[in-house]
Amino acid sequence: MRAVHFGAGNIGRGFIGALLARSGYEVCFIDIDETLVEALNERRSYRVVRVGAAREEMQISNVRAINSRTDEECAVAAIAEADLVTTAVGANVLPLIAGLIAEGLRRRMRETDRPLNVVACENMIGAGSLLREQVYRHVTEAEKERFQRIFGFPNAVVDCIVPNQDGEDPLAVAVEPYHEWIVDQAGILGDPPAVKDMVCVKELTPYVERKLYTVNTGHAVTAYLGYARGISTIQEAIDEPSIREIVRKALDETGSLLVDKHGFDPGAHAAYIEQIIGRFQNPHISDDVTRVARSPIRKLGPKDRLVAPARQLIARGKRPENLALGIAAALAYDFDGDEEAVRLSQTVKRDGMDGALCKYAGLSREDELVRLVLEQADRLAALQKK
Ligand SMILES: NC(=O)c1ccc[n+]([C@@H]2O[C@H](COP(=O)([O-])OP(=O)(O)OC[C@H]3O[C@@H](n4cnc5c(N)ncnc54)[C@H](O)[C@@H]3O)[C@@H](O)[C@H]2O)c1
Ligand SMILES: O=P(O)(O)OC[C@@H](O)[C@@H](O)[C@H](O)[C@H](O)CO
Repeated sequence: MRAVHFGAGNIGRGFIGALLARSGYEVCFIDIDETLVEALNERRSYRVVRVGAAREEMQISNVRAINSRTDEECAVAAIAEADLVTTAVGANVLPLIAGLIAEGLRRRMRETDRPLNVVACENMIGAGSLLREQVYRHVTEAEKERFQRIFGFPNAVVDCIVPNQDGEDPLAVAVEPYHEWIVDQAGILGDPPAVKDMVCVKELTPYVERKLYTVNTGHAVTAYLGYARGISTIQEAIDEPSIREIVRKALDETGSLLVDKHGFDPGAHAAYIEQIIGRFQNPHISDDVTRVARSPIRKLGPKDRLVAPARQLIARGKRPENLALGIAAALAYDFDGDEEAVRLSQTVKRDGMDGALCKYAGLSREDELVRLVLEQADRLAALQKK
């Protein structure tokens, strides 16, 4: 079995590629980072270490890589011959790889009608649907009809914290032991992919929202408040009692939405929240605040981890003050090594927090959420001074 995986980065090598290889696939990574591509082709294997209460080391073998910038033809051929295609490149990058995927699928279609699934594993609701839409921009109407019959783009949710790696080995990855990969059964064409630990479900929305509005909301609030306090890692930030209290309250807010909307058991959900806070505290991992805070414009988007749950809570008559504080902290995120943070802080300086929310979060100045965020600015300033 052959798998093509776009993105040989943290989660690509540390979780998805590792799981595919351990399930018996030959894994071909497609990336644009020449250092990673060269090292993968030279060694054909790399080390993944699960670090938690126990330590588990795995050697991942039967891997290779293609640089799609310099060797597009090879990338197209690899997609055409694959039994499964997956991605973890960042939601913003999906439109940039769609043309190449379309070309590979077109080539494959000339040889066979056997179904193939392309699973986008990005942190966003509906990443599979977005990728399908982007791929379809590169095909004709006649091709589209066949594409629809042969190629599945199921939505999926992936959860495993993989920090930036700072060891000498460019391929070795340290990951947390917790992992989850859930795929929407309805979007799969043909047989479900045979991947160890991958679960297919009939109704994905509760799982995606539970993960995005708990793990990623909590992570984002921790990162933006940590940055506001001059803290550099998630572990240090969550160990700060005032930050932990706000994160817990923000997760109680999203938790009330999730329980109400999807019928999760309140006790089980409270335990899920505690488990996640424990994952942020993992003392064996050092996760940079700037990794988790990255791309603040994406994270402030109307369908993303902060604004989407806050708006839904307001529509249900609630006042999500702690989420609003997290949003205020995101608006204050001005790390100069992050292109989106630079653009965001220029907008905030020019148009105010409310102007930035109108521009990036799809809100209007009269929105209750905008009022709530502006109200939290004093609380943020007090935290920054501590
Ligand atoms: N790291 C995590 O904890 C984690 C967990 C779950 C989901 N995710 C999601 O997975 C995705 C990747 O995250 P990451 O942390 O691994 O990021 P990363 O930056 O470590 O990896 C992304 C990789 O994609 C490559 N890439 C960028 N543009 C490309 C292109 N045009 N073609 C091919 N490759 C390209 C980069 O060179 C890099 O190697 C994101 O959507 C993220 O939200 C991450
Ligand atoms: O990848 P992002 O930028 O959407 O979010 C940053 C982190 O919250 C994220 O990568 C988590 O580590 C991951 O989603 C855990 O499963």
